[in-house]
Amino acid sequence: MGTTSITEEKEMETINPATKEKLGALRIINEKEINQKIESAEQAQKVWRKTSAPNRGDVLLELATLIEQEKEGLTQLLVDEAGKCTAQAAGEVDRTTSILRFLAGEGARLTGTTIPSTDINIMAYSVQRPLGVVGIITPWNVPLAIPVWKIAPALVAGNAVVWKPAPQTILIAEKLQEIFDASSLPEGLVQMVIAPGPEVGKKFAEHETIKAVSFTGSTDTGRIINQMVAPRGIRFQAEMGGKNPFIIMPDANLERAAADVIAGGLLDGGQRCTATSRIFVHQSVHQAFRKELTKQLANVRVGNPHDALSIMGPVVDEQQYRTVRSYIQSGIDEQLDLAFGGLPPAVEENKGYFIQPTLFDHVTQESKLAQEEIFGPVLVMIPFDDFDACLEQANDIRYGLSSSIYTQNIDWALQYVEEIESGLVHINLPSAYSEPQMPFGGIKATGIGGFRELGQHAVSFYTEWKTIYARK
Ligand SMILES: NC(=O)C1=CN([C@@H]2O[C@H](COP(=O)(O)OP(=O)(O)OC[C@H]3O[C@@H](n4cnc5c(N)ncnc54)[C@H](OP(=O)(O)O)[C@@H]3O)[C@@H](O)[C@H]2O)C=CC1
Ligand SMILES: O=C(O)CCC(=O)C(=O)O
Repeated sequence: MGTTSITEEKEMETINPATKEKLGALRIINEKEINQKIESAEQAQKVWRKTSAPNRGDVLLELATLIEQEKEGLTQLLVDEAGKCTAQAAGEVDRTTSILRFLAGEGARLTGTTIPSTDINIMAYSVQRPLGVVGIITPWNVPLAIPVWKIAPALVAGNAVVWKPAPQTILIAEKLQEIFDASSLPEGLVQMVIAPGPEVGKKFAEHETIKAVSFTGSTDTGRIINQMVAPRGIRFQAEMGGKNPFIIMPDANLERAAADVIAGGLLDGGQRCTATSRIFVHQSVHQAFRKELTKQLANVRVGNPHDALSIMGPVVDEQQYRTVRSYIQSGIDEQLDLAFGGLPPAVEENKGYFIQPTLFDHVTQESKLAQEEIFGPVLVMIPFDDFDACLEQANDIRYGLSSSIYTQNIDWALQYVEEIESGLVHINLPSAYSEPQMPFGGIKATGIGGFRELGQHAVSFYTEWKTIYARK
């Protein structure tokens, strides 16, 4: 990604991270144009809010069908622009349509309450109403499903959306915007903004028409936006970093646990906030598990994401490539026990941003690799003796998004459910596992705002309550 000037105008470029070739470019819009988009969205919302909520849900169903019809093209773009392997890219398209189909039903379920008044002549009830125009800021790692899981609940609740996608995946965003434009949504209801994040953040913070902002990305950026929007007191929701623990108890099925460390930790090259990154393994099975995991890691083929045999493609761009390599270098400098992978020479000029999976063993809690979100295919393993101490260590982290335990013992499983500090909790499942009908989100430095995404709860962020008292 980069900006270049063409005559007077500036462009945002996007590349294929597997080849470093330029894929395309979109014009960066100026402040006046951002204002126009916000104002057009406001006009479109006046029409949309008068469409009944179940009918708004029908349009989400239409969007699901349109996305399904474009599945091949969208899959191709997710491979080319985000570096996802074909199966994972196709999975993201399917997941996106499932999210739309689930959230479509929320139109018919946009319930209020009717509560008996103390006065027999008074009827008291409450309804959920849209906020107006909302700002949405999304990352590059799940560039189709995340925008949709924010935009769909906003729309079904009756709002308009001004959406700022990540610069690394603007062609996917453009394709999604084309699908919104081709649907029966009122013209201008969803407005994509191609402009630098800080400028859009400032605009969302200052423009009176923007009534709420939803963000997914890094914790640092989420906190900056939170500060920016605070003076106007508007609603803000952020889903941010993770450093997710994966606990292996003495009775765990080690083969399955190793496969799920790979499924959860290396999916999309570990570029997921839900990625497994800290493996706590009981001393009694440590050696056996290390053997099993390194055996399975050797079968993880990293390469051309179009190749059906590849399990991991490149990381998304040069910045991410440098960041992940610098973490691996830091593990080597700390003289950690390198159990798999490592740091091969940097790729040649014309090759893509590929990084082999890397596993460091016997990592201590103080290590930078055990504390910071790497957002790449780097796993750390921490052997433990005592389960209580392990849970304490697992919680001794600023983040709280996801976690997993592998055990058949109900007491251990329930103790973990009770004590683990994370918004998503898995027993014998990968940390990245989630379903659209269940709430999604984290605690501690992972989440701001207390609202959850996905599930029925997703709509709450985009509505406000109106309480009505009517005398007969
Ligand atoms: N937990 C998660 O889901 C994600 C975590 N990350 C983490 O963040 C690191 C850096 O990645 P990066 O892409 O820079 O992540 P950011 O969090 O900085 O960016 C995410 C989105 O926010 C936008 N943005 C950035 N600054 C502002 C701002 N001040 N106001 C409004 N919007 C803003 C970005 O646009 P623009 O780039 O144009 O500024 C992008 O669309 C990664 O290495 C990873 O650790 C990244 C993506 C997702
Ligand atoms: O795709 C998901 O389920 C989680 C989203 C995610 O990984 C992220 O926001 O980084």
